[in-house]
Parts: sequence; structure tokens; C-alpha cells
Amino acid sequence: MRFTHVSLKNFKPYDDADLDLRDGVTVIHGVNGSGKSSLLEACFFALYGSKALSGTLEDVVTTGEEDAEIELEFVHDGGSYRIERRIRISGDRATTAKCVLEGPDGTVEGARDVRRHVASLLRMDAEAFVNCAYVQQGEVNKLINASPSQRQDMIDDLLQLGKLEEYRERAGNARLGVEDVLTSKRSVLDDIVSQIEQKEDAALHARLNALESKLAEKDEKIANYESQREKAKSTLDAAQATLDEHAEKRERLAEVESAIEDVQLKVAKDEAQRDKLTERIRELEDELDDVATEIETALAETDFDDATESAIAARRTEFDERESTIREELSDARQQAQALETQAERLRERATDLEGRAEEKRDAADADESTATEAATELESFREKRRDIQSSLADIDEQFADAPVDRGAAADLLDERRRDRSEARESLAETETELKNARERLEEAETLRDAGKCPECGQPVEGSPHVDAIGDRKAEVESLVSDRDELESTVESLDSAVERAERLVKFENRADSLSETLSHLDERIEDRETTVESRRESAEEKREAAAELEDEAAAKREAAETQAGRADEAAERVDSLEADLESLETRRERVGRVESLVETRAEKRDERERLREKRETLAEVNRERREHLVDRRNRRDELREAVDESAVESAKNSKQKAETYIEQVDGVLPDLRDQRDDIQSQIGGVQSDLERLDELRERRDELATRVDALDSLHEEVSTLESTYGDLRADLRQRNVEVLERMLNETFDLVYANDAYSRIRLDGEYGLTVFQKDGTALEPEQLSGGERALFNLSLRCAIYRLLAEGIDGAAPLPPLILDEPTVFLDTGHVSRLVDLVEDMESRGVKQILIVSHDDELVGAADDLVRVEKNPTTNRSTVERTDAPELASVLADD
Ligand SMILES: Nc1ncnc2c1ncn2[C@@H]1O[C@H](COP(=O)(O)OP(=O)(O)OP(=O)(O)O)[C@@H](O)[C@H]1O
Ligand SMILES: [Zn+2]
Repeated sequence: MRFTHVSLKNFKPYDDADLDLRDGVTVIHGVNGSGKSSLLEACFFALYGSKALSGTLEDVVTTGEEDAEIELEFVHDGGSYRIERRIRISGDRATTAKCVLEGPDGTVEGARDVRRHVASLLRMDAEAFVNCAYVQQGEVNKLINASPSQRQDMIDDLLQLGKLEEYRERAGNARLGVEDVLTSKRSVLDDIVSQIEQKEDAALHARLNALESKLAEKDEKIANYESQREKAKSTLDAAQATLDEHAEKRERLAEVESAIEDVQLKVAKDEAQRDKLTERIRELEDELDDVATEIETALAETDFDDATESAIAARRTEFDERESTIREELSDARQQAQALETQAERLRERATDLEGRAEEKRDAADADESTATEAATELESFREKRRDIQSSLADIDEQFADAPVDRGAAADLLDERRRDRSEARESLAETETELKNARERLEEAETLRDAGKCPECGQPVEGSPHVDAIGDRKAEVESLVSDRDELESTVESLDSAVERAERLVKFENRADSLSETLSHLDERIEDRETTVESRRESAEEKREAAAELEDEAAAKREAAETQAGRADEAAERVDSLEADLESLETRRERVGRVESLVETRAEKRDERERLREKRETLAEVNRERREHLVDRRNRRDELREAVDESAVESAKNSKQKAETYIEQVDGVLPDLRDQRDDIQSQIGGVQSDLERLDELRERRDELATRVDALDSLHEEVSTLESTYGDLRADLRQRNVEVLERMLNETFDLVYANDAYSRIRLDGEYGLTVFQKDGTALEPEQLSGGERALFNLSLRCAIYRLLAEGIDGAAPLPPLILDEPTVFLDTGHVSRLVDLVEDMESRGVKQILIVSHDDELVGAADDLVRVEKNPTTNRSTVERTDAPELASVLADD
């Protein structure tokens, strides 16, 4: 495997970097802090991502930038690969935004998948890569200080010996699993075997025989007891029968005796009863005598002397008929009385009603009369008024006798007169205005004339034709004055004419009003005359009607009296009928009394008869009882003789004995039966044990087969487990030997010095350095430079072991050395050059070395120069081809 190209963007100090890498030794050269280590880190990071970092993912992105890009191209096992990663800062965290691996078999994406793919491709993870190929700056003591087991783990891991351990463990787990199953099966088997042994020890068949003979014995014993018990039982039953018989006889005797006693008692009781009956019969006879006397007394009060039932019944029938007749009559009389009473009452009411109406009529007649009288008085006064008005009218007509018009035309006359007067007044006013104007004009003309001017036109008078006008005007004034005077007297005469007409109008109006009053009066007079006449007629009629009504009322009253008298008669009849009923009732009661006494007498006679019969019956019964008693007494005597006391005694004895025996047997038999049952169940147990034994034997055989199979499986698995273990130990031992040899070769090459003879690597990876004189030293005891050389030797030896051990299957990555010269003096630097050449000669295809040592630079096939811009603090990388190397070196 070889790196062919790396390109960076914003990776740590790098801005943009592009670098081709070639086979052979490449030395990366530059001052401290220029970015050399970062370049190697970039390649490592490209392969393994964050696992390759000692810091965090954020650290790889140039401070202040947001994106970093790393691209690594490499060839491996004949194929070309390219890995691209992009890291993005978001917030204060960095994430892998892109991670792609392109190879001959396709593309892998995602940080995890890419890392896994690289690990399987190179057959090493990030840690293994560092352990094998990448000697990091300042790690000199890492391997030396590591404990042997750490070293062992590391180298085993590199050589893939870990797989064998894994297989061994798996086999071990399988073995443990088999062991578990085996153990449990075995313990089950053991358990079954011991159960079988127990059962075999128990000699089951012998026990079965013994138990069966014991059972036969018990059965016989039980049968014996049972037959004996049967005998005792029959003895007992016989004795009991004898005893029962005697007991029954005694019982019967007792019964007979008590029966005799009962009968004697009953006889005595019935005799006492008969005495009581005799007594009562005597009492009844006394009572009957009393009743006979009472009947006689009662009969005396009635109108018959024979108190027979038929006589009483006939009398009752008669009473009933009589009563119904009376009741019928009574009901008729009551109805009649009621009806007559009602009629009388109605007639009275009618009379009262008529009287009331007559009175009303009379009142109305009186009212009419007084209305007529009032109207007559008014009529008189109206007629007087009429005469007064007619005389006033005659006076007014006299006024019109010398008037210019007749009565009726006065108003027209007044209108005419007033019209004439206003015309005259208008003419007067016009004339006065004209007069005033004529006087003014005269005055003006006289003024003009006095001023010497023409009074007509105002021109100077000389030669004027109008001077004479003054005379005209004067004449005009005078004529107007006479007109006015005339008009004034006309107006005066018209004023008095108007006054006269006005007076006439007043008379006329008065006459009209009087005429109207007169016609009203005439109407009223006519009205009153009618009233007087009609009212008087009406009063007369009403009085006649009242008299008729009064006559009618009197007739009604008379009729009412007649009916009332008849009603009284009917009421009297009702009273007498009621009295009849009452006396009938009294008679009936008397008959009832006789009847009840007769009944009482009959009852008492009956009772006396019944009692006599009863007394006779009792006597008869007692006679019979006495006869019976004789029989009973004979029977009692017989029974007394039949009871044999000695037989009873012997029966009691044999019963006692039989009971005792049965009791004893009953005490023993249940136990015996229990014992027999117990033996039977024991026999059942032994039989089932025998069956179980057979089952167990079968099961044991099955389990034994299974345990055998498991045993052989266990053996196989154990063998497999130890084989893996042995194989690993074997391989490791071989590796240790090879590694020890290579380590010594390399150490000799870089540190040929007389002090040390050889280095020993033991089977447990313990390292020991031997001095020439044979004393052993721990590697920690070496000097710093020696330790650096020792470390390099060990690392190169491991690299060689791997290269030679697994090359072909997975070509190794380049050998990468970061600052290997730090602790070395000049002499040893040249040894290092030798080591590098040796490695190259042994077939290591690509070696990358970071160093600023000139001697190493000189050994390089390619030189890469790294520089950092002091102002921007960003690094750049530049490859210098080998031919230019000389000039570079020449410059120094
Ligand atoms: N994320 C980062 N962004 C910018 N610069 C970084 C970042 N990480 C590291 N640097 C710088 O990179 C430089 C370290 O680079 P590197 O360790 O590769 O140098 P070197 O050439 O190997 O030095 P030396 O010769 O001392 O070993 C330092 O100057 C450090 O400041
Ligand atoms: Zn004039």
C-alpha cells in the first residue's frame, strides 16, 4: 500500500496544499511549526477519521475557517483508492459533512463505513496502524515502557493471533455448555440409579409373599368372629322377643285397668249430670206456670180469649188490612189538605196582586187629574197675556197711521233715507273742496294782480288779456257758497228724516217680536186645552179600571176563604186517621205480647221434653257401661294371671350375656378389618413399587446412552479448545523467535557498539538487553538516545515481521517516521540512514520521514519542503525532485 497524492484545504495550518507522493524515501523538510507533522496527520486522518486524532474534530479545521477538506489517494493490492473528507464547523461543533471512499469495488459513504472499510482493507484499525507503521513524534518510550502483556496484545493483534483466541474462547463456551447439560443429565441419572438400588434392596417379591399370607390369616380370624357374633345375635333376639311379649302384656293390663278407671269416672260424671237435669226440669215447670198466668193477663187486655196461633194470625191479617185502608185514606186526606191549602194561598196572593194594581190605577188617575188642573191654570194666564199683546200691537199700528209707509216697509224706508243723506253729504264735501280751491285761486290771482302781474299766466299785466279773470273767480266763489249752504240745509232735513225712519223701524221690530210671541202663545194655549181634556178623560178611565180590579180582588178573597175552610176539614180528617193508626198499633202490640208469651211457653215445654230425653239417654248409657265393666274386670284378672316373672328373669340374663359378647366382638372386629385393609394397601404399594422399578430401569438405560453421547461430545470440544490454544502459543513462540532475531539484526545495524552483546525477547514478550560481560539490563535503564534507537529497532523489526509474515495477503502501509532523529547524535543519524536503506532494500516500497536533519535529507529520493508564511501564518508545501536536491543541499 502506498500513498500517491494528498491535497488539503484549510487543514490545520494549510491553506491550499497539493502533494504527489512517490515510491521510495520521501523526506518532509521545514522549520519548527511549519506544518510537517500536520501533513502526516492529514494522511492518517484521511484513513481513519476522528479515531486518528488525539484532539477533537474541531482542531483539524484552520482557526477562523468553516470548512476543511482532505483528499488522499493511494494504491493497495493493485487497486487505486481515493478518500475524500469534508469537515464543517457549525456553531462550536465540527461534523463530518462528507466522507467517501472510492475504490475498484465501488464507493463507500459515511465516516463509520469508510473507517471500517479501510480497517478491513489494511487489516488494521487506527491503533494497529500506529503500532505498526506510524512512529509518531516523541513516542520513544511507549513500547519500552509497555508491560509484556500489553506488548503481547499489541503484537498478537497485529499478527491476527487474536482470532485464534476468539475461536478458542468459543470452543471453551461450547465445552462449558456441554458440561452444564452433562452435569444435569448425570445428576438425574445418579438419582435414578440410587432409586433403583433402593428398590432392589427392598426385596419386594419376598415382602409381597409375606403380606399375602398375613392377609389370609386375618381373613380367617375375621370370619370366625363374625359367625360367633351371628349366634350371639340370634340368642339376643330370642330373649328380646320374650321380654317384648311380657312388656306388651303388662301394657295391655295397664290399659285395661286405666279403661276401667275411665269408665267408672264417666259413670259418676253422668250420674251427676242426670241430677242437674232433674233440677232444671223442675225449674222449667215452675216457669211454665208463671207464663200461663201472664198469658191469661195479656188475653184479658185483648178482645179474644183463645190464644191459639190461628186466632192470632187471623187477627194480624185483619190488622194489616185495616192499616192499609187507613194509610190509603190518610194519604188521600193529606194530599187533599195540601192541595186546598195551596189553592187558598194562591187565591190570596192573586187578590193581593189585584188590590195592588187597583191602587196603582187610582194613583195614576190622581196624577192625571192634578196635571189637568195645572194645565187649566196655565191656560188662563196664557189667555190674559194674549190680550195684553194684542193691545200693544194696536198701539204700534196707530204710530204707522200717518207714516209714509205701512208697517213692514220701514226698514226699506230707512235705507232709502240714509242713502239720500250720504249722497247729500258727498256733494257737500265736494262743493266745500271746490270752494276752497276757488278761494285759493282767487287769492293767488289777487296777489299776482297786486304784484302787477297777470293773474292768469303770471306775465306782466301790461297788455294782458286776462285781467278780468278775477271777477270770474269771485263769481265762482259766490256761486259755490250758495251751493254749499243749500246742500247743508238738505243734509239737515235728511238727518231728521233718517231719525224718523229709525223710530219707525224700532216700532216695526217690536211689532214683529210681539206677533211672534203671540203665535207661540196660541200654540201653547192649544196644547194646554188638549192636555186638560185628555187628562181628565184618562183619569176617569183609570178610576173605572181600579173599581173593576177591586171587585175582582174581593171575589178572589172569598174563594180563598172557601178553599181554606175545606183544607181545615181535610186536616181534621188526617188527624183522626192518624189516631186510628195509633190505636191499631197498640192493639197489635198486645196481640204480639200474647204471641211471644205463647212462643215462650212452647219453647219451655220443648226444653223440658229435651231434658227429660237426655236424662233417659244418660241412664241408658250408664246401664250399658256397668255391663261392660264386668267384662273388663274379668279380662284384667286373666291378664294378671298371665304375667310369668321367672321367664322374664331368665330372658334378661341371656340377653345380658349376648350383648356383652357382641360388644366385645364389635371392639375387636374394626381393628382386625383395619389391619386387613392396611395389609391390602401395603400389597398395593409393593405392587406399584415393582411397576415403578421397571419404569426406572428403562429411564436409566435411556439416560446412560445420552450421557455417553455427551461425554464424547465434551471430549471433542475440549480437544478443539486446547488445539486453538496450542496453535496460538505455537505461533506466538515462532513469532517471538523471528522478532528476536530481527530485533537483534536491526539493533546491531543502528547501534553497533561493544557494550551490548544481544537483546532477548522471551516467550512472554519480556525484553532484556545483555551487556558484553553477560549482565542483563532492563530497557528502561538505557540512555535517551539508546532508547530511541532501541525503539526504532523494535518498531522496524515489528514492521519487518509483519511485512514478511503477511505480505502478499495485505501489503503494508508506508513506513512513517516522524522526527526519528531527535535524540540522536550525528553518528547515529547516519546509522539511521543505513536503517532506512536497509528497510528499503528489504522491499519496503514507501518510506515517509519528517526530519530537518541534513543527513537524512541527503538520503531522500524525494524532498518535500514545508513553509509557513510568517504574516498569514498559513503553510504551503512544495515537492522538490531528486535532481534539484543537490542544489538545495549545495545552498546550505
Ligand atoms: N487548526 C489550526 N489552524 C491553524 N493553525 C494550526 C491549527 N492547528 C495547528 N496549527 C498550527 O500548525 C503548526 C503545527 O504544525 P506541525 O506540528 O505540523 O509543525 P512541525 O513542522 O511538525 O513542527 P516541529 O518541527 O516543531 O515538529 C503550529 O504552528 C500551529 O499553530
Ligand atoms: Zn298772462
